[in-house]
Amino acid sequence: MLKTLSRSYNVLSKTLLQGRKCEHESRRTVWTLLNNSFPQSAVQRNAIEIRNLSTTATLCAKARVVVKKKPLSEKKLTRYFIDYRNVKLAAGSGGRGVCSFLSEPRKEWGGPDGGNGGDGGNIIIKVDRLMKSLAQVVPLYKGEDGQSGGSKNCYGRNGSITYILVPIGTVVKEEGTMVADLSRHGQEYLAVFGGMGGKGNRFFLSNENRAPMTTTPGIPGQERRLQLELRTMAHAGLVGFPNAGKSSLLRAISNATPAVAAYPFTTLNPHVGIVKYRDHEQVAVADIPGIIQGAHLNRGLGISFLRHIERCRFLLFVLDMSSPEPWTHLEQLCYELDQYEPGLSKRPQAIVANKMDLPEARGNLEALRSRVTQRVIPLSALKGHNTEELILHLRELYDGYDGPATRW
Ligand SMILES: Nc1nc2c(ncn2[C@@H]2O[C@H](COP(=O)(O)OP(=O)(O)OP(=O)(O)O)[C@@H](O)[C@H]2O)c(=O)[nH]1
Ligand SMILES: [Mg+2]
Repeated sequence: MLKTLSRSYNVLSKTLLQGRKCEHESRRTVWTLLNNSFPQSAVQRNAIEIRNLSTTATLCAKARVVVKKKPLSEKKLTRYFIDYRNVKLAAGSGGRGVCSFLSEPRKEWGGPDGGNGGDGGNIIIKVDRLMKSLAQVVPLYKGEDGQSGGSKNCYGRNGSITYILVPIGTVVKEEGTMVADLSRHGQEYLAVFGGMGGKGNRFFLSNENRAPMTTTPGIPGQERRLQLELRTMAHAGLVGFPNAGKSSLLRAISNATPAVAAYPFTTLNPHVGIVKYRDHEQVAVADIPGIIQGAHLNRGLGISFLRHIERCRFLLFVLDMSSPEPWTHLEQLCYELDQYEPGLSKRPQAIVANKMDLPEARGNLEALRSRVTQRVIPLSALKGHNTEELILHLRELYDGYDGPATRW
């Protein structure tokens, strides 16, 4: 009978899946069939009803449409890309010491046995290469407090360490002064110390005082206000006006896929792409959001992104050659960089003359070459023309770099 029941159920499920229209009809037909053939108890009927509604049935599961997650738009991604955080840290306080006396059969006056409290937990800022921004860092961290001591000389447990995970390239500052530069995976900075645990009365036992009642409370943990700043770490930085084609260029030479569109400020946060060479050497190139005249006065996206250029060993100025007098853009870019940090525009560099596929660009190339001393690489990021010259020059800059080594 059970076999027939389950067969009927399968027929019902299949009919249900054929379409909503016939659902009611088919259900009634199968029910009549079932009722006529097998008079059942109410419990059995309920069981069938419940199974019909179950979405875990294999047939239903197959019919279910898997809703795919939409890729996040650049605008939404920006919300998750946080490169600055103000945090308040309070380490755990020490547990208090305890006053207690041992008293057991035949040992009524066993003496003091109050244990010490545990130490408060420290807070450590730790670099994790899987972290991409400071979005997960919250404004307040409280370390774990140490446990109070116990009787029978039991010491309290120490508070466990609280880790704040940050991405590679995070700088820790206190009142504007840099206190730590975290640039290697796994690197740690002990930000605040937990308070020491208090002493139990056993600690105060001496020849003079055989029954001390003194205990001390735990010491409160250290407190600090710190600023965390993320500075993108890449060998080369693409610097240019909005719409110059920086993101298109990064797409053309590396594995990165930043958004490209024909409106200014498409890129709202830095992207890092890796250029791979045959000898397995890898050069990281960062696409920095567009800089405009007055960026150091907080125009456009402001200076917040200039800090990402600070760590680049060399700069690639990307110019839109189809715009009139592109060399004026170069002067303005250098001016903005120097306003942020004097001498920043003097780093080893090259000029990428982009959009050379457009007819108005050709006339500007010679004029640009006659005005600048740096190497000019004409190319078209959109069409992928002459990107090899840039890739090779990037390697020359990388190999010829003799400044301070960037720590990774
Ligand atoms: N014809 C031509 N168009 C290009 C070239 N490179 C980029 N473009 C176009 O220029 C527009 C801007 O390109 P993006 O790569 O988004 O420019 P961007 O410098 O990253 O701009 P922001 O992110 O706003 O700073 C897009 O419409 C690209 O298709 C090129 O070599 N030739
Ligand atoms: Mg861009």
